[in-house]
Amino acid sequence: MKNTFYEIKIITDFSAAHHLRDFRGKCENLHGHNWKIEIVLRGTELNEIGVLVDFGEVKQATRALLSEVDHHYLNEIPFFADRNPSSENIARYLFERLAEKFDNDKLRLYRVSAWESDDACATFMRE
Ligand SMILES: Nc1nc2c(c(=O)[nH]1)N=C([C@H](O)[C@H](O)COP(=O)(O)OP(=O)(O)OP(=O)(O)O)CN2
Ligand SMILES: [Zn+2]
Repeated sequence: MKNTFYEIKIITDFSAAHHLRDFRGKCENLHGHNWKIEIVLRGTELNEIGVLVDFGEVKQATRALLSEVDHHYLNEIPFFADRNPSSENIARYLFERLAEKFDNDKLRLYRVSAWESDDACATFMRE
C-alpha cells in the first residue's frame, strides 16, 4: 500500500510554575499547572520484533527531558528567557529537544502537545 505509515504516542506529565509576560490577565501572575504531554512519532518500517520504536525508549527519553522542567520555575529556563513559557512554546521546546534523538528516515518525531488543563492544549508539529 502506498502512503501508509505507523504512528505511536506516549502520554506523560510534569508540574511547573510560570507566568506569562505582557499577558493582560491573571496569567501574568506567578501560578502553576500540571501539564499533560503527548509525544507522537511516525515511521514507515517496523524493526525485527515488529515495533516502530520501543514505547519504553520514548518514555525514558521524555522523562529525562521533563526532569529538567518538572517542579521548576519555567521563566528561569534559558529557552524561555526571551519567549513566554506558554503551552505553545513548551511544546516547541520539547519538540526541538526530542527531535535531536528521534529524527531519521525511518522514524521521526511528528508532534508534541502540551495540555495545560483538561480543555486547553497547544501543539508544535512538522508538516
Ligand atoms: N494560547 C494560549 N493561551 C493561554 C496560555 C497558553 O499557554 N497558550 N496560557 C495561559 C495561562 O497559562 C493561564 O494560566 C491559563 O489560563 P486560563 O485558560 O484562563 O485557565 P483557567 O484554568 O483559569 O481556565 P478558565 O476556563 O478561565 O477557568 C492563558 N492563555
Ligand atoms: Zn498558566
